[in-house]
Amino acid sequence: MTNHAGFAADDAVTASVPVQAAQGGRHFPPFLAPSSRLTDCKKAAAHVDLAGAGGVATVPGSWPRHAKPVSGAELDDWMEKHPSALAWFESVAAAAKGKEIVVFLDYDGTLSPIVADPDRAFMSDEMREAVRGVAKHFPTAIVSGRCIDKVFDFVKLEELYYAGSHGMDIRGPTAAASEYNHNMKAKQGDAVTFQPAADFLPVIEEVYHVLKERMASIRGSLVENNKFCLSVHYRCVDEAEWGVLDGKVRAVIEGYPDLRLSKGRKVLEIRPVIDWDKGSALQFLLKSLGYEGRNNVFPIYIGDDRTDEDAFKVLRNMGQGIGILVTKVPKETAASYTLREPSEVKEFLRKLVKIKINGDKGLIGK
Ligand SMILES: O=P(O)(O)OC[C@H]1O[C@H](O[C@H]2O[C@H](CO)[C@@H](O)[C@H](O)[C@H]2O)[C@H](O)[C@@H](O)[C@@H]1O
Repeated sequence: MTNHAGFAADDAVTASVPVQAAQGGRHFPPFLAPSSRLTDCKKAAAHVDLAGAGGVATVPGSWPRHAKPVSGAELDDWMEKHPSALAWFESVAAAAKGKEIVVFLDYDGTLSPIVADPDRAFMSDEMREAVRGVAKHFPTAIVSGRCIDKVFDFVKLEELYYAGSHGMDIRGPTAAASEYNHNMKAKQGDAVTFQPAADFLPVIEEVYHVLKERMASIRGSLVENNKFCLSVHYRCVDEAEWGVLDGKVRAVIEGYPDLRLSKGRKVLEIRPVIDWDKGSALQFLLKSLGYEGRNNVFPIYIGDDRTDEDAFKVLRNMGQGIGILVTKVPKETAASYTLREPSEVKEFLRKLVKIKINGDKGLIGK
């Protein structure tokens, strides 16, 4: 059976958690206290995530019944390798100095907190203003597992680029928003569109209906149609049923060799077997924006999900820009920096705007 690893404590839903100020390089509290897993979704929805109270690593190859404690030394080591992008903002700004910043933002868990109901993963007005502010100064893209229409309904900003369905559906700003196009190649309604998995639409639609029918007997499950990919949510499924759900989904996918299965945050993702991911979308967008082969570009990609790792790896390989993982617990990642939660992402975006407006003076004060 395929690996189910990767349920970290920060898979818990969040209610507005107070921002914990970044202190120096060390940002994670030293002791773990695995929060009791709430399988009742109503309780979970009201549960304030306290996972930040301790670092938890998951046991590879199993459902996450047992969390493995992470020692203080391990946390220190991890934080040294992946420091807070807020605490180390001056280093980020120094690396970006004189370069053209391009911003890539994942949606769920990055711009909006993780909540029990995927249809209610709203971003705050303050976050929207922060993203709007960034997009005024830097080319900005949302890169999400959601279908474009859904993520646009949440974000509601026309001036952005959108790469939905894990990067398989790419759309540029509309003509009306062309004033935000900065120095990009695509101007005046010359919108970028790209759908590398278009041939898979019929099979995705077929599997969506099959999965809906198979999941009907599993209370709390939810099948989400993300156009070029599907999500089977089990956040609200009783933990005792997770194995059954997994088996049923795998049994369906076995009949479709053109599709593959991966795991996100309490969600099984089904997508076409094509050589395209969020990393490819990042590269495609940089090229469309006229940045290919230029060494004066500084892409910043912020995301919380495993699928964001593909983009982090692309940046590592390019040796340009930075990846920032949003997490409260140590995880294996190709990102160079971390932020703990969406409120810190908002703070980081505001700071980026300040250095654009004020130059080095933007580094001083809040
Ligand atoms: O790439 P992303 O924008 O991060 O999208 C990844 C998946 O996010 C959504 O699911 C996750 O967020 C939900 C709302 O907070 C939560 O209920 C769920 O448990 C998470 O897995 C979205 O619903 C999926 O379709 C995306 O693939």
